[in-house]
Amino acid sequence: MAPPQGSRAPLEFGGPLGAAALMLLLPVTMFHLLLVARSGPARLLGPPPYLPGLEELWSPWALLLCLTWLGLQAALYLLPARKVAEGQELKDKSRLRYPINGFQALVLTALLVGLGVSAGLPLSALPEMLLPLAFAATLTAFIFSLLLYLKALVAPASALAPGGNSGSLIYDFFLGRELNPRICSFDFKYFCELRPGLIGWVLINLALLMQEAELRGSPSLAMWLVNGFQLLYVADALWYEEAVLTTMDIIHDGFGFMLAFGDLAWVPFTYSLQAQFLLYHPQPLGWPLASFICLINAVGYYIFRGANSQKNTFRKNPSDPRVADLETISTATGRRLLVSGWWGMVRHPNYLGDLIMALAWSLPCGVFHLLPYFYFLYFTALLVHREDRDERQCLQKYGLAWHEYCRRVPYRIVPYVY
Ligand SMILES: NC(=O)C1=CN([C@@H]2O[C@H](COP(=O)(O)OP(=O)(O)OC[C@H]3O[C@@H](n4cnc5c(N)ncnc54)[C@H](OP(=O)(O)O)[C@@H]3O)[C@@H](O)[C@H]2O)C=CC1
Ligand SMILES: CC(C)CCC[C@@H](C)[C@H]1CC=C2C3=C(CC[C@@]21C)[C@@]1(C)CC[C@H](O)C(C)(C)[C@@H]1CC3
Repeated sequence: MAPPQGSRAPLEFGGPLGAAALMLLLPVTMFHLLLVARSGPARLLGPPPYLPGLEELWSPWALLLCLTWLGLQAALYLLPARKVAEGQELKDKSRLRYPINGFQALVLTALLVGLGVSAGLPLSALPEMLLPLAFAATLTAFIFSLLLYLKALVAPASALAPGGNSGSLIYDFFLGRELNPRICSFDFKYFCELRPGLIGWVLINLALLMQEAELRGSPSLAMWLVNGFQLLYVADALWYEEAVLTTMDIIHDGFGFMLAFGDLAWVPFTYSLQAQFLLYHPQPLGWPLASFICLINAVGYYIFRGANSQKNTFRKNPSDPRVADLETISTATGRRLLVSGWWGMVRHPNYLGDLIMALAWSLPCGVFHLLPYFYFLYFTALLVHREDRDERQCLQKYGLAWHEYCRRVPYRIVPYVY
């Protein structure tokens, strides 16, 4: 199929071959992690303890549960919102509108789960179902991406993403062709990015904590820390939901297999790896070390939130008193770039904070296994690659002004290191 005119962007992720490899590698890695986390040696780099047969992966109940979960989150998305935000300006100069009710969805889900558990819902049985649930989520993501691909075939050219329209079926299926696929006002990408996967992640964590309590009398301190840190991260994302409208995923990337699988399967089933590991491999943790790990998480969160809020406040209103005194440089587009405050320290201070938190989430699992550090390692690779993609996009957008910013702020993520 010929790409629409004027939409040829340089291929990313290693082109069609890289996309095909990732489409295989990502689900395989996810199942490997799920299997290894419950095995005795829990070796990240070793072989899985066994290869599950289809009868262990496929369960109609798991698929039903997965679809019910999506249905519940979609219903909560459609509830009246406290605010409706406008997204960035699109190619055709219009702006889409987005409901801001993610935090409300989290609270309502917590209430429903609380009611369910007190009425006898066996939440602690969920960890036993992780394999079939992950399989069902992968299947759902695959079919969903296929439907999104077909929907994009009839979308107008102005609705297509800059990147996912190369003409290669595999590559475009992976990256996503349409920028903001919607049915009426229901925005699929925005919905998936923040709701089912993120809230599903904290629910899986909670189920693991409850199962640990059943097995050992009470949850361990390490399990409390992992649950607490990750709940804070998810609650923060939903509280500051509007900020997601300025992320690369919403502004630049199409909605294809990468994000559909990432949001619906990868996030809930691999980001809960530390809690999975702790259920099967309890780790002793004393209060002094726990306090130190809390401090690391707090420092990471402070940088992450400070940097993200500073940029969002500045982008929304540069004369806001909280950012009006910061030094900036002008660009030919009329938008300015911050060169002091968090964004004068490194070019991606928010990534630095996120990485520090990622480390704090692994430390409660001790230092004798590499497996719980998978998230930290994967996330470092993801952010380094993401930073590189963002730099290329900014260079294209801002040209000389971006070079000037790089001269003024030479480090990318870690001051004096990278
Ligand atoms: N947990 C997870 O799995 C993941 C988490 N994240 C997190 O998501 C958050 C968002 O990340 P992401 O979308 O990648 O990128 P950013 O939020 O860092 O956004 C990058 C954009 O910010 C603007 N910008 C860059 N420098 C400046 C500056 N000096 N002054 C003003 N604006 C600037 C540019 O856009 P413009 O100028 O057009 O506004 C640039 O394209 C991060 O905190 C990241 O850590 C990301 C990926 C995965
Ligand atoms: C594994 C694949 C190669 C890529 C999949 C990537 C996705 C899992 C991530 C891409 C960007 C994300 C963001 C968040 C979660 C992970 C994905 C979807 C985010 C919602 C997490 C919470 C943060 O506060 C945030 C800033 C809102 C994040 C936005 C980006």
